[in-house]
Amino acid sequence: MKQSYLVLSRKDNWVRPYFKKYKKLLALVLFLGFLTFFCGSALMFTSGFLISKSATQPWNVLAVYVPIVLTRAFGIGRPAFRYAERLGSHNWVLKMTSDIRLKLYQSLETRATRAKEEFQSGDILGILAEDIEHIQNLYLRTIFPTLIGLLLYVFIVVAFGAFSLPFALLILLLLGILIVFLPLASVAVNQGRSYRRKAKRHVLYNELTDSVLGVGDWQYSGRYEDFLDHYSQSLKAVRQEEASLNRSKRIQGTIVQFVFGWIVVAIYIWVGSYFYQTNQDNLNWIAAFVLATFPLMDAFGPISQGVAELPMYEDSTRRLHQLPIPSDKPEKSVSEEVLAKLTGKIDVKDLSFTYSNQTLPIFTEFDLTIHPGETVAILGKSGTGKTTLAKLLRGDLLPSKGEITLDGLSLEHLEPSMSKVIGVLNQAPHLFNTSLYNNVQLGNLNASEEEVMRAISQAGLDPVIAKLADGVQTLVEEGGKRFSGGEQQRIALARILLQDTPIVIIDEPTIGLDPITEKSLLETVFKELEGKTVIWITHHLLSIEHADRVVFLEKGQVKMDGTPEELSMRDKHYQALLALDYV
Ligand SMILES: Nc1ncnc2c1ncn2[C@@H]1O[C@H](COP(=O)(O)OP(=O)(O)OP(=O)(O)O)[C@@H](O)[C@H]1O
Repeated sequence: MKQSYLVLSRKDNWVRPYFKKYKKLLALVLFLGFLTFFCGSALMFTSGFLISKSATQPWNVLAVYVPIVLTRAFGIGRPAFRYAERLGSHNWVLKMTSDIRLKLYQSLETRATRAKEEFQSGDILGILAEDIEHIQNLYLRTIFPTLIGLLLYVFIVVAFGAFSLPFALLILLLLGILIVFLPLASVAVNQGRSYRRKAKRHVLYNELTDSVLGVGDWQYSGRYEDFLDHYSQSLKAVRQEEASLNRSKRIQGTIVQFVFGWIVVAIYIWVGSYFYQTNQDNLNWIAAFVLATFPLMDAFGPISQGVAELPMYEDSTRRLHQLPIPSDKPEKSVSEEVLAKLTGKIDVKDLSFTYSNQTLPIFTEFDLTIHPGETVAILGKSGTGKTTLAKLLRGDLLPSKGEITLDGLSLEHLEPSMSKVIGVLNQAPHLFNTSLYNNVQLGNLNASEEEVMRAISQAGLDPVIAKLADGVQTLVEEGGKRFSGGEQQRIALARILLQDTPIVIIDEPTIGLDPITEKSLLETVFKELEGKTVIWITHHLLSIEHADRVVFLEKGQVKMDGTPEELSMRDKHYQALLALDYV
């Protein structure tokens, strides 16, 4: 189905609003652009007139003196207006793109975790690296030249209309080919190519970011050459589309010059006959009119190429539109007092959720209530949706149906302050390449040094720090590689303790740790998180005695729910699992 254009349409709320916002500057830029070409043509007109007049023995010195002055004035005016127009248009565009970048940042920042779910890194790189630049070019290469061209078009047709209506109609037609017909034809011809080039470029970005993130694995598997080959293939495909677009541009350029040639010939013939009929010295005017036509080539020539790029801008605008628009109004949020009083009660009611790229639901009409201060272990086969549930609880994913409330408050209200409500200790916490101290302090930037040190100590890091020459100021290095897996988890735990949220989600932080380190880490975790609501996503029942309640998920529903003691007494499946873990 053919979609209607979004770029410049009323529905566009990423780019279009800037027309209104900077409308005065826009009007100035268009006026300066018009004056630039006007001066260019007028310069050639007066020069042509001057040359012709000088060659025919002027009757009065004023007949050449006035054109000399005008030639000078237009000669100075053209570059001066050009310069001012360039300054104005770039100023306009830079203002707009800086606004769009800010808007993009706000859009991603407020929903960073959700954006990570919805977009690949390459998509975001594509938007930052290409789409915004394209939109910048939309103005510089398409909108400004087209509007200036249209202004000149109207001016020229009206000016010729003052002399001769039929000739004005002919010019209307010939220039119409350049301004209307050719641009539309080139959009029709190049639309497919532009989309294809754009799509291939995005594939390239996604493959590149994906491969760079997994470059180690390419190396380990000995398939580095394959990676390079694959990348070169994608690059070649993009280049082929670019070559075909360039070919089409060259053809367009030739057609523009051909039509322009006809305009010059038409003007030559008309001026000759018109001024001959009106008994004027036609020699003076032929040179003036014909020469004045040439600078207009610079005004009308680029229009069709600029308009031909519309499909590319359309694609960029559409991609921006996939992002949520940050609202100007403050988000509905809850006050600090309400946040301070949260007890950590969680209510999941009638929850249904399906990933947008999947058909089978992960949850259907799922209900779960977790009481304040409860430690609930969530178990289930791999792929049942334990991590998905955690993401839904944090608002990183939105339910297809149903509602999740924390202390009776909807996630929509809590989302702006989610970092004060739910802390997450997951399988791979990110440690930034700064000191251990700074990494912990990230949990609460307002915390005092004493509070940070206490959290470090509570997380059981004292023996680790005692062995470090620089103590808490030791750099964790990129991704925390200076420390072991268990130590990295303790640093992340210290961060969460400092964050001091009423709810903490623990998503298998002990994966990859040996059983002794795992047991010791879990003991620290549960001891220090006592009193908070803890949702512990786990695969096995080791250390299950820390949980007040065990919930088994299966096919989007709760299959088993009870205290570890109850389940160990009555549930055969649980007993079997317990036996497996404690053999
Ligand atoms: N971003 C996503 N897009 C589409 N499907 C997804 C996405 N993330 C997860 N899934 C699918 O949803 C299902 C549940 O995934 P989830 O990670 O929640 O399971 P899990 O119970 O935590 O598994 P595990 O114990 O192996 O970590 C899986 O089948 C997974 O393939």
